[in-house]
Amino acid sequence: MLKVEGVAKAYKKAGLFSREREQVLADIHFACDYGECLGIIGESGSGKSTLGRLVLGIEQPDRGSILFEGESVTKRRGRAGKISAVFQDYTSSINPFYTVEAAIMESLRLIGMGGQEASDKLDFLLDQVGLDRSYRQKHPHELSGGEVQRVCIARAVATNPTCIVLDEAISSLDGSVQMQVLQLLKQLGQTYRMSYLFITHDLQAAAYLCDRVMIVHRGRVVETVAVEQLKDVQSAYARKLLGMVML
Ligand SMILES: Nc1ncnc2c1ncn2[C@@H]1O[C@H](COP(=O)(O)OP(=O)(O)OP(=O)(O)O)[C@@H](O)[C@H]1O
Repeated sequence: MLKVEGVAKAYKKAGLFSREREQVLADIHFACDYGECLGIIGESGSGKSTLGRLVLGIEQPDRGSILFEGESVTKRRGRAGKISAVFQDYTSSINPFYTVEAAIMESLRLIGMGGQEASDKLDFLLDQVGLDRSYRQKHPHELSGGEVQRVCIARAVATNPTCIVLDEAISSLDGSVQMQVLQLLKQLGQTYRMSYLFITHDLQAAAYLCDRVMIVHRGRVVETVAVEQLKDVQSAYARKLLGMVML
């Protein structure tokens, strides 16, 4: 379904006159199948979010290709709504002037849905993420962090996507709320048979949600393992990362 081959990305280094470029991703290869949850793990600055933006087609790689159902992700028209995203910063993910209803309707319009059909679907989506209809008219500032993230998830699911990129989607939430949102994601993933690219530095969350985990270090894939085999990782970096969690 998703095939990433030989992807590289560099950014210009900070500084007005700097000509140097920082190689953020180098020769990344991986695939993600229908219904699979692939965790992308690595420490801060390892290039995880950059990879997420490339998969979403927000930015283009310098080299390599990213194919979604056989087509380049940069061809937006073909994949409208098929790849969605939920980001970490839920406080800015929803326009503060939008109600919950307006935020989700925006996604439904993307797939050409309107009128009563869209209104019914909106109630259905709210129900699925555990919010009742009274939330329709609320604004983001009237919601808790967990509730806003539930709205973001409803909005991402609204287009019936094949794949959702979850970029540190639970990282800003409190511990117990993190677990609730993880459970919600797991249940929705199974119901809709969606794939997730779960970008995180939280190995335990990845172990809960994912089928496989890809460990990224300094812009390279160090190792990819099935979650059941996480304890048997081979590379020194992966062992170090795991060791930090097991302490
Ligand atoms: N648009 C940009 N312009 C210049 N440099 C960038 C840009 N985006 C990211 N970088 C740099 O690329 C590197 C990787 O950033 P990225 O956000 O992909 O890492 P990350 O693994 O997601 O980190 P974190 O877990 O902290 O979010 C960092 O050094 C960052 O400063």
